[in-house]
Amino acid sequence: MTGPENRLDALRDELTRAGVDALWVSDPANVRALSGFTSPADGKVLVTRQGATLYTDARYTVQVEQESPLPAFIARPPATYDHAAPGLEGLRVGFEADSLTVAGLEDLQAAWPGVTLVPLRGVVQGLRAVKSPEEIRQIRAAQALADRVFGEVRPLIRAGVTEQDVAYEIESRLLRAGAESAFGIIVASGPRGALPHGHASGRVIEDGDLVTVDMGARLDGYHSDMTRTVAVGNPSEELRRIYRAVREAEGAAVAAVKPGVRAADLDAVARGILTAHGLGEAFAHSLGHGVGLEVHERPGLRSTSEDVLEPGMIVTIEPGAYVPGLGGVRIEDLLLVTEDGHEVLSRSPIEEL
Ligand SMILES: CSCC[C@H](N)C(=O)N[C@@H](C)C(=O)N[C@@H](C)C(=O)O
Repeated sequence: MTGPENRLDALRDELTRAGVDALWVSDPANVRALSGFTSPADGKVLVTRQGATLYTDARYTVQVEQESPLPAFIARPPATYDHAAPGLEGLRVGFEADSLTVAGLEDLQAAWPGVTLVPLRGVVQGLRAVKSPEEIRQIRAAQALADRVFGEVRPLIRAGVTEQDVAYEIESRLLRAGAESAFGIIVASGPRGALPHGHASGRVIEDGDLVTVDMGARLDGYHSDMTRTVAVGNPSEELRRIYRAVREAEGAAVAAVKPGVRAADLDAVARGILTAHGLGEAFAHSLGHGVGLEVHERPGLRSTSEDVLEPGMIVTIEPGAYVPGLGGVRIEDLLLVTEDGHEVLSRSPIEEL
C-alpha cells in the first residue's frame, strides 16, 4: 500500500539519498498525498527523521482530526515556522523548488536562520507515480463516472448545438453526480479541432465536423482524463484519413503498455505511425502523462522522459493530429499498468470512421 504512512517511509529513504534531514512540503497534491488532508492548498507538511507534522489554520481544526493520521499544529505563519524551528536547528531541510514561491522561501530563511535550505525537485511526485489500491479504486470510479456522462451526452453532439452546450451538459451531469470537471472541458469542433486545448466556445457545430471532446471527472480529489473525437454527419475524406491515422497510433501505443517499457519508447511508437502518415509535425504534444491527485503528473510519456512504466501507474495514451484551417483529432484512453500488461480504464467506445 502506498498511502500516507508508507509514503512517509519511502520519502525518508529519498531524503537520505538527497542528503537532507527533513523536507518542507508545500505542493498541495504532495501535502494531500502525505497527510490525507483534503484542503491541501491551506496546509503544509514538515517531514523529519522522527515524524511528520501537518500545519494548517483554525478553519480546519475539525477537518484535520477527521482526515489526517498526522499530528497537526493549528496556526498561521509566522507561528507555524516558530513551532518547527527548534527541531530544525543546524539541519539541512529540503524545500520543493517547483512549488515554493520566492516569498515563501524568504519567509523560511528569515524564520529559520540556523537551517540550511536545500532546493529539491519532484521527490514526492516520484513517489506518487505508483498508485495505492485505494487510489486506483478512486481513479477507476472517476473514470466510470466520466464514461457514463460521455455516453449520455454523445447523442446531444449534433449539428446546430454549440460547443458550450455540450460542455454544459457534461459539467452539469458531473456536478449532479457529486463530482466536478477535472479541468476546463475541451470541445473543439470543425476548424477549432486544430487547437489541442480548444476550450468550448460559442461555435455552432456543423454537419461534416469532427468534434474533439476532452473531459475528466474529479471525484474525492482524484482525476480521470479521456478524449474522444466524434463525427457529425459526413466528414471529408481528408478528416477521415487523419482520424484513422490517429486511431492506429493510439491502438498501437495502448497495446505496447506494460511494466518495464520506457515512456520515451511508447511516445516513439505513436509518433512513428503518425510520421509514416505524414502527420509527425501535426502531433504537437507528448503521448501522455500520469493521472491522480493532479491531471498531469508523473510519469511523463514524452520523448525526453526517463520514466519507466511500473505496475500501479495510471497513464493516458493520447496521440493527436492538428491541422490549421482544417481541424484535428485526438483519441485518449486512461490505462492502469498491471503486473502483466495493462487495463484500459476508459470504456467509452472509439468510433469507426
Ligand atoms: C489542462 S488539462 C488538459 C488535459 C488534457 N486531457 C491533456 O492532457 N492534454 C494533453 C494534450 C496535454 O496537455 N499534454 C501535456 C502533458 C503535454 O504534452 O505537455
